[in-house]
Amino acid sequence: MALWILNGLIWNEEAGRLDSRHVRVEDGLISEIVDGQEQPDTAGCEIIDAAGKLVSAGFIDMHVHLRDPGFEHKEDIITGTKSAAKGGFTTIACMPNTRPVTDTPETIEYIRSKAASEGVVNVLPYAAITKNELGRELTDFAALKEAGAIGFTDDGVGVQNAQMMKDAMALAHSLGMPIIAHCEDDSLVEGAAVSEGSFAKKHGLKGIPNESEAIHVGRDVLLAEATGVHYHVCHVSTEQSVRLIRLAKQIGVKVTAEVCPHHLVLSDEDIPGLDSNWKMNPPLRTPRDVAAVIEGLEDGTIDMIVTDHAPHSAEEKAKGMQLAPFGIVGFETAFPLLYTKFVRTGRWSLGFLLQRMTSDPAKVFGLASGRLKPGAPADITVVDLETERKVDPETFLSKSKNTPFGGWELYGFPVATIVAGRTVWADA
Ligand SMILES: NC(=O)N[C@@H](CC(=O)O)C(=O)O
Ligand SMILES: [Zn+2]
Ligand SMILES: [Zn+2]
Repeated sequence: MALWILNGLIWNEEAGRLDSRHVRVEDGLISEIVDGQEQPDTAGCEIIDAAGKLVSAGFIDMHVHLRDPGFEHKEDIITGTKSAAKGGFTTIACMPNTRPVTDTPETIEYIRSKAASEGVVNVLPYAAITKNELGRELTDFAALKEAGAIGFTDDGVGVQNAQMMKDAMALAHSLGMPIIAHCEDDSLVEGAAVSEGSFAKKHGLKGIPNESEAIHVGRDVLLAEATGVHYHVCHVSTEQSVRLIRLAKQIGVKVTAEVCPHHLVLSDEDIPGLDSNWKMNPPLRTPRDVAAVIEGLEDGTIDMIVTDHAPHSAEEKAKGMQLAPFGIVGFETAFPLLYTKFVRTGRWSLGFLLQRMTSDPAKVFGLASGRLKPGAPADITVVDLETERKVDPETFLSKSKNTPFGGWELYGFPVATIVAGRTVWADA
């Protein structure tokens, strides 16, 4: 049955404004977009009334943790994809730091088949660069690609050995695959939970220095230049990393990068106390770093926004700032946070934010989705831009509630999410 999404507002990039449009969906694809003045024949069609709501290509999140297999007490493919859908995401790419680590074709196949049968959004799995993410031995890239891996990463840890990373890049390049890097030099981090900055000083904590991230970015852009691989930098958080990526792009290195909402809206100075909901990797940096990553995103040095959705259980997070695991959940607050803090304040156009969450990641990773146009997959998000709501972690569809944004009043919550023409989530 065809579906009409009626009277929605669609971002018009040329004119820089929202236009009223009806969107028709058939056989999983967008079939037609017509002017809001027209009265389309909707006989026999399913209808979604999107009057006054934004209708966008579904959001794409190229960095998430679904915890399945192995850590299903934190999240699984069912709850993770539901949480993504509630956040307006229609395609997500999941990290391999599962148990077992996603380092064999069997685990890639497990994720793909469970996502296809029980997940509600598109799930693209990454495979590990090294076996068990231990940094000692490369995985079987060709077999993992064959099984459906979309890239290689040891996210959760940095690849410490430069020769190992160079070999990984050369091999990935020969297969036409990207390397996605969690940039962190262990020798500079050793036991620290928060960044080197005023919060660490105030509480007498050991700090994580900015160089721990940037040193890998610098090393890796040189290795990417030498090998020719598409090199993608995870969760950029420092001024120094932005500077290195900008320079690398200027000289033609094939480098792309991502940034998380929390690194755009929070600095270490916002951490209210020893609360592990504010602990993530990379850590919240200084206001100067926040300004630099915002600028990097604005000038195209950083290509896309990702959540790094990193669920952990309440018990694990209760261990305190020093011992709790790094990570915060992200799906259900990402768009409202950025819409409220950057678009409603007038700093960004709505189109800019949408691009960085839809068409830009699609372009970088060669996805068919990410655009609202006839012929494209009917992966669509409908968003209420006008109602202010309070973030209540207890209402999250994620199994985990570890967020620093509880109680924040935000605009821009999704109200319906459509994947391949099927409504997979709608606000009750
Ligand atoms: N970002 C985090 O703080 N944690 C991630 C790991 C990672 O993304 O590096 C996790 O798996 O929990
Ligand atoms: Zn990481
Ligand atoms: Zn991650």
